[in-house]
Amino acid sequence: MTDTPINLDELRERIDHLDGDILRLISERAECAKQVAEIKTKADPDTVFYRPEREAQVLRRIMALNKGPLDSEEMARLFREIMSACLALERPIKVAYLGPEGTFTQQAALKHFGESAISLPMAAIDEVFREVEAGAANYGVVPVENSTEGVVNHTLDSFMDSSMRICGEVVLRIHQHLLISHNTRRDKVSRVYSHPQSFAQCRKWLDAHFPSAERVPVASNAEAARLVKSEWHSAAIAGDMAAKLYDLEKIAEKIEDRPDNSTRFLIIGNQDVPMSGEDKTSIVVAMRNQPGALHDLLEPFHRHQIDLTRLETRPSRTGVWNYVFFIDFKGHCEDPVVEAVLEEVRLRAAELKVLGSYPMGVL
Ligand SMILES: O=C(O)C(=O)C[C@]1(C(=O)O)C=C[C@@H](O)C=C1
Repeated sequence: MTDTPINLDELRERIDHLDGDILRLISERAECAKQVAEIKTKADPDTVFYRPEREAQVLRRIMALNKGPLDSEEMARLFREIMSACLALERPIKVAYLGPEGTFTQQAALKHFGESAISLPMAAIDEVFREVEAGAANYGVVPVENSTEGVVNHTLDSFMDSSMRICGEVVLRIHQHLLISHNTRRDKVSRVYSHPQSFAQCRKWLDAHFPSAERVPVASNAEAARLVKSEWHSAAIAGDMAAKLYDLEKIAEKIEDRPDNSTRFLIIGNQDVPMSGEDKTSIVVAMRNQPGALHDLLEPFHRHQIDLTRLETRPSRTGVWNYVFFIDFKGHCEDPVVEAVLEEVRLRAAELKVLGSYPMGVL
């Protein structure tokens, strides 16, 4: 900016002018995306249009270039929506998520793919897997771990039986609120509905503020929000999306016991994602039931200085899979060091499956 405007009219004139520029530039960008789609289709009629590694690079670059006054996350969110619209112009994509509408998983799906993706609620985690496997949705979004409550076992178990690949991750800060409907008597709340995970995340707060209210676990926080709509003595614990969807009032905000409460979600699909520069890999390994098995498994990672970010054990469901470990680590399976480690692990394991290499969550 060269000269400093002095009054409201001048400032608004400048904003109109800038909006015109932004509009022109977004349209030019969208034209480029259309041409990208033509090139992709010419190269391969069965091409995939969504490119997670490229999207992660675009967002990281924007965050690095940003000099304010908007903060980098906010700026990246705006670009997230621009890219989402550009992708929809290339080919609209369908995303199945663990529903119903108004869940944190839907919020994660929108955060990752933007508002232009078509989101389809599913009743259970294995339905999300099936929908993507059957090709009815291009991608799926499922929760995998919460910082307070730990791992989501259904998701890990679904990977054991599935050929789905992990194409991305998204981490969502989870804020829980106590919600009531417009006809709830706030001094007479005797029952609280929520998902068991959400109850666990707000246990201390509930003990302190509603020690004698009945706690009724339901299948999702969105379902909890739906139920309080018609009950004058009930409240629900749920997030912003459910509050908005069912037009509920927040009587207490951010009631989660831990301020850093967050949930990690995985994006599942059928594609192998190239390197983005900052990637993670997820594997599942079966070890034989013998002393030192876990040490043998982890030793190559330690020797090659590969950073493990998560290690979970699940009971095996067949004789071969005595111990089943889910491991996440930093790096991409096309990186030669990671390739060497995986080769060593493969020799020591009864079975090894790479679930996918994918960009580390950006937003
Ligand atoms: O670069 C591409 O492959 C594009 O299709 C363009 C674009 C974008 O808008 O920047 C859109 C969708 C892809 O998922 C990645 C990026």
